[in-house]
Amino acid sequence: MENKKELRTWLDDLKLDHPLVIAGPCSAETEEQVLKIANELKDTDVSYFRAGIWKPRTRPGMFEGVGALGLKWLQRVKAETGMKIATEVANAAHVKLALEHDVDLLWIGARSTVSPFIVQEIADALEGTDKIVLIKNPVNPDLALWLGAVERLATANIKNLGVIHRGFSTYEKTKYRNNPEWQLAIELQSKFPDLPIINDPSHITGKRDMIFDVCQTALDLNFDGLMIETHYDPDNAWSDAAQQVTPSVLVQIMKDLKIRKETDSEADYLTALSNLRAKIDIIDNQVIDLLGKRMVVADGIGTLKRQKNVSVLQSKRWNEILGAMVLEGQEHGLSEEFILKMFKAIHQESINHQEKIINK
Ligand SMILES: C=C(O[C@@H]1C=C(C(=O)O)C=C[C@H]1O)C(=O)O
Repeated sequence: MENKKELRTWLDDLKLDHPLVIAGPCSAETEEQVLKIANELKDTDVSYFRAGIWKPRTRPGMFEGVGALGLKWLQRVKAETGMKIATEVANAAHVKLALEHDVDLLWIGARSTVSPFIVQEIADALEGTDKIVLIKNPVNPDLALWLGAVERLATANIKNLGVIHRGFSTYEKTKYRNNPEWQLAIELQSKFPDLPIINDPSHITGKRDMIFDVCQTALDLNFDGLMIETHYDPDNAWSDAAQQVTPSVLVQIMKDLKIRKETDSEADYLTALSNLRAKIDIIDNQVIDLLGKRMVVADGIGTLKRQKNVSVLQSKRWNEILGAMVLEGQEHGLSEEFILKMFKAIHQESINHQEKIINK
């Protein structure tokens, strides 16, 4: 698949003067609940009303969705509020029912994107559709798998495509429910700048009070829209209670978000920017130069170790370096997370160099 301008036609055609907003409850619970939330959202920035009908849950025995019945409720939402409607599909049977009920936007969930079999089944069932189809990132941070799913849908002649960034599962507990790994979304945007990308702060954070900041970061990274789970009584929601916000909080979030443009053509701005970027270029070259010098010294240590038959990894020394560099980083306003990531990468490169020398 190649990037092309037409990828964003469906989004441009909406002619929005704000990011695309998809909102509604995590799960459709009752007809009253769905319609009450929809009525509270209808005069806001929300273009698409979402509700989960079939819910893939981590463990059995939890609420697994109301099923096809909920699609009728979504149709009532469309008729009564004028909002378009959206839901998740996870197999060909879901697709058939969603299309029969004229769902306008379908998304493929993170747990489906991991399986090329399921994605292909959904792509076949949707073949040639003019509905909008969005693909959530797979649960694991694998850009090729994510793009592979997009490609399967594109090959099935589905034109109105986009992706949803909902973060990635991690073994280690972090402050997020699903780690955003922003770099992956950035890489996707640099490969497919015209493929609409929507952020899902609800699933990234898992906590409503962190949603605003994630939305702002997403917009600062040129995301095209937001999908935010919304419920009139979040604490009593039947699923994902901690991450849903009320319609009025959603309105406030949209009001408070700063929407920035991609660039500015004013001459003074462009001059100041290019002066600063010239400085960055010089510093980046110095960084590479220093890293290269460091590796030459590590090579020397590798030669010594080879002579004395000493192993490459020296944990004690390495822990001392990490500890000292975290402190040094603090002095320079650099986060512990960054220092650890950077020095672990340097250490690995140093090990690779020494491995070559020691095993020559
Ligand atoms: C360079 C060495 O080898 C390895 C690489 C290190 C580094 O790049 O700083 C530190 C400890 C070792 O695990 C060393 O033993 O000092």
